[in-house]
Amino acid sequence: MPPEAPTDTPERNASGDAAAPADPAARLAALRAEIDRLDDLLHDTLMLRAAIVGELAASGLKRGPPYRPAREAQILRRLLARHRGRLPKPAVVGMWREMLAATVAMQGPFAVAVWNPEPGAGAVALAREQFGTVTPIRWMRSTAQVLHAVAEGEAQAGVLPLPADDPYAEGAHDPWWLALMRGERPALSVVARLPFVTLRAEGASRAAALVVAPIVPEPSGDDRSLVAFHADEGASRARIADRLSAAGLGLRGLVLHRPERGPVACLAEVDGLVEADDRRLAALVEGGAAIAAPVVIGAWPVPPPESAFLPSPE
Ligand SMILES: O=C(O)C(=O)C[C@]1(C(=O)O)C=C[C@@H](O)C=C1
Repeated sequence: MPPEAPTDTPERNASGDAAAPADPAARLAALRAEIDRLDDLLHDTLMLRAAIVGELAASGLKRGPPYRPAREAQILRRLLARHRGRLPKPAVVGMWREMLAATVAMQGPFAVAVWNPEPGAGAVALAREQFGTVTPIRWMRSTAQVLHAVAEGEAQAGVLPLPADDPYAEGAHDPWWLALMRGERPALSVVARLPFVTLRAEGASRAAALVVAPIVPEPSGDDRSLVAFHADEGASRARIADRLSAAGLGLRGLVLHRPERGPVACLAEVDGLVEADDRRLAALVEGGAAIAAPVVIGAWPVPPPESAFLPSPE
């Protein structure tokens, strides 16, 4: 139930009509008194919410790590859809992000390892935006160090660059996703995509990143998955894309890593939450030669489009 709505007293009538005190100083004081009252209400609600999270954590009903990106996305999408009025939606999400990071930290150690090869790389700013003021952020020079830190429990989540087609181009990064594909980090999955707030403020980081954590991705209602597999050396991008479509996988993006010789490592971003035993993975292999050993290396809740952060009509 929402907190009790403010009652209409003459003191809180902000529109300046006959019910408001005529004296401007008295009116200003009355409005500030009302803001103080609402701050208390908000603060009481926050403390109550934190106590309920504590109860949830102590209940033993939740299995696995505290951090649940799918649940967080559901909470934020719901609030975005119901939001009205002049308070900007990105600010509402920013406040909740701060709170959600804190309620994760309430439930156990929570530090984030972030790929940061050089000062000023966008991933650190994205991590701070996502994981709030209190979360320790550990800068790592290589993607391998990030994966190592999360796999060893030195950090509970890792922030890595978006996979790209030409990882050896100048300024690009290494294909870290190969380690997940080869099963070298069996406990880790990709679980989120940053930023969640896709409407970027002036000066905000334009980078995008993926989050890995020791969590089995959960459905949020609107998800994308990463399916990694091998394709024959000679297979073209178009052929691989056709095979994915024929298997019933809605292709959103395809990254290819061509070693000097041997099969091409492929990473497909596809619609929905694909589970390890999904029939479509078998169909992908059965469709003929060329494709082998598909594995799901993670999934994330789709961040709302920019339009979801624009003001709602009154
Ligand atoms: O729902 C949970 O599992 C919680 O721990 C609660 C909560 C929250 O504050 O709403 C906290 C952390 C999770 O990442 C998701 C949600």
